[in-house]
Amino acid sequence: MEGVGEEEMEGVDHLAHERNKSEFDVDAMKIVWAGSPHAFDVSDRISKLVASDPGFRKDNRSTLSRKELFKNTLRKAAYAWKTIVDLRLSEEEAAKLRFYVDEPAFTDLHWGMFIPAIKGQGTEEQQQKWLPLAYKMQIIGCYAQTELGHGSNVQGLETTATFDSQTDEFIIHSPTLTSSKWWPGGLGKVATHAIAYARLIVGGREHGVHGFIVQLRSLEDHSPLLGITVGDIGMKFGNGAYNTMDNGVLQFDHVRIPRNQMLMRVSQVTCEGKYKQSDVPRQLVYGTMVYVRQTIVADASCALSRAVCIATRYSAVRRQFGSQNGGPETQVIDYKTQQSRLFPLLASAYAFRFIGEWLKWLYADVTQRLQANDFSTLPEAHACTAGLKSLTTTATADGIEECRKLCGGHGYLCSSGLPELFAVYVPACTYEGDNTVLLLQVARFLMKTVSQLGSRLSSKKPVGTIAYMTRVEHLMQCRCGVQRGFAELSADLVEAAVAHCQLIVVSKFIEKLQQEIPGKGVKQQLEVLCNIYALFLLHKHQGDFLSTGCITPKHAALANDELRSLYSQVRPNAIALVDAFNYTDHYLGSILGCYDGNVYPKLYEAAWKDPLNESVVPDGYHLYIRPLLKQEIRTARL
Ligand SMILES: CCCCCCCCCC/C=C\CCCCCCCC(=O)SCCNC(=O)CCNC(=O)[C@H](O)C(C)(C)COP(=O)(O)OP(=O)(O)OC[C@H]1O[C@@H](n2cnc3c(N)ncnc32)[C@H](O)[C@@H]1OP(=O)(O)O
Ligand SMILES: Cc1cc2nc3c(=O)[nH]c(=O)nc-3n(C[C@H](O)[C@H](O)[C@H](O)COP(=O)(O)OP(=O)(O)OC[C@H]3O[C@@H](n4cnc5c(N)ncnc54)[C@H](O)[C@@H]3O)c2cc1C
Repeated sequence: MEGVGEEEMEGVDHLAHERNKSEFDVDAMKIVWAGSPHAFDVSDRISKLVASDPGFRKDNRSTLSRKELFKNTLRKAAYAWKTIVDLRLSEEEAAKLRFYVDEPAFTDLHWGMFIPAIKGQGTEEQQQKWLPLAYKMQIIGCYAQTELGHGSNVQGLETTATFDSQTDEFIIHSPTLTSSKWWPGGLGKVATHAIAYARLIVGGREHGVHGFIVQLRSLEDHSPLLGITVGDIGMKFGNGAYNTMDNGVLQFDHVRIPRNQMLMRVSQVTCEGKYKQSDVPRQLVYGTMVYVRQTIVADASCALSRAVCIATRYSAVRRQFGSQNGGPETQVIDYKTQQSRLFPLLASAYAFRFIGEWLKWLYADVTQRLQANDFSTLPEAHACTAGLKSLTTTATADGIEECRKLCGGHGYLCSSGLPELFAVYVPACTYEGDNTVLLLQVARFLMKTVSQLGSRLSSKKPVGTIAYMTRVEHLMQCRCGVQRGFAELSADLVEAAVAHCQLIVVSKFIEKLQQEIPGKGVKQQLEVLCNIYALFLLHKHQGDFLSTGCITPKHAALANDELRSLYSQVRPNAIALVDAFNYTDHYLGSILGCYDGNVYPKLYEAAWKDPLNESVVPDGYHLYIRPLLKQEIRTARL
């Protein structure tokens, strides 16, 4: 192109100079981020498969109407399924393909909640009947728990399931407007079946909330079955974004289902109408939520790392001020303020990756124990999944917004990928448990632990976390010491719960570094990131740390000095650390974050593709603007 300088040429890696600064083996770090060589191979292969297939394009989402957007989502879901079947992808590869298609859709709830609910709360017989249908997608399921009037308070749900011993059936009914099921993903237009949560009534006696498999739509013509009123709840936050998902409303009008469609692993109803509670904690009925919360923590590291990748690459590309003698302006990534905002988020992305790995292990461990009727770690598993889901999603949502701001004006363009990422991500602070409600569960767990163990919450933490542990104990003692009710102290206890979760993240990051980590300079980089994560939080919450007396003002000042030094150590490695996420440009969906850093020509080119630029003179000019411009110039009384 005429006048195109070297800095704007296509096919040139405009970040090569940054990549050459790296002080560690990026390929080895890619394996660490993926979790194993096998996991890296699957991710790398599937992400490239999706990126290279025009059937999975997503750059037009923000210009489609809700109906066009949704139809396109259905097309993609069907195309993804055909790809999975044609290529005979494994369950792991199929899950990765749905991940890289990167579009909230009914399939998330079918695979992410409907199937896990049957696996976790169904009997062997129920699993044998329903899982094969679900795995072959011969039925499409959703998880219908939340109602118009209740979401957090599961025990407040109003839908009823009344046993009719005459016909050996349950009658599922929505007695009030507020008992309408409201929010379940996939429910609005697609799901043929639901796991519906309802108050069990047997012989006139209530037995709390249980799960029931209910068919909603005909498998012949998709019409709602008798007694079923179902639809979409309407547009949600942002364009595109989560509007690819049909979150639905559902009312039952005395819908009859066979008795064997109550999920009966935890408790049973016999044909004689006898309710039997297994000798397992009733909270196992909440098991699916625990499972999803631990997956949401892994999701957080993915979403945050995407935003950080975009902001880091663009911060290396963007130059502003600082030109010496007509030379190039300063890269904004070299400003200390930019580093102090960006690098803690980079460290958090890695920290959440590793806590997600640990939580996956904890969940697998508690699941194995449950099979042996060992419930000893269930309270800790609930507290950890609830608390870490809350901590990581809040930090990630805030982090994505910070990354948008780190990109200046261009971060506000849809083509930056950040507005869409934010809009899709933020409900994670609410779904699967409102973050405050979940922290209250952690606070309750801590209160019980303190009362059982006395002051020390746990001595099983690495030395480097003593300050963090003392902070939690102090925050708890300050609250538990005074004789005021839980409700009165709840805002303070939530702070202690956050501190407890931050302690877990820091200690698991330190434990990760005690493992064998291959690759030149890889462990050193992770140590820098771990120290940044820990010292950034210490700096942010230094009031807590100082008030506990476990650090002095001098320590706080030294920590701040060390942070600045650590930022300088990360700086030459920043681009390589985000390259290690191994995201394709397709998955990132961001011009600012494109791998080659050739941002300006791409931004300029993308602008002209906007539908508004299809005509030089906009629709409406002749009707509204021309008359305005041509009106008589009246003698102004202004
Ligand atoms: C551009 C691309 C961006 C990409 C970004 C990625 C984002 C992903 C996008 C993809 C799209 C979709 C994927 C995500 C899909 C998510 C869908 C969300 C689905 C839902 O929201 S489902 C509904 C979720 N609902 C909830 O979570 C409800 C929350 N409420 C509760 O859990 C409970 O009501 C409660 C708050 C825990 C209270 O329960 P209850 O009143 O019964 O109990 P108590 O508080 O009295 O406690 C009694 C006792 O029981 C213990 N306990 C409570 N819960 C549990 C549990 N789950 N497990 C074990 N034990 C539990 C509690 O500790 C008490 O014990 P104690 O008596 O103290 O010993
Ligand atoms: C995008 C999206 C997808 C969803 N998908 C599904 C799905 O597939 N299936 C499904 O069943 N549900 C789904 N949900 C519903 C979701 O699970 C609930 O919205 C969530 O559990 C929060 O409950 P709520 O809406 O009742 O919030 P509320 O509890 O009404 O929260 C409102 C405010 O009250 C506060 N609050 C509530 N209780 C307390 C308390 N005891 N103490 C202090 N403060 C309190 C909360 O902190 C919050 O600030 C989805 C929601 C969204 C946004």
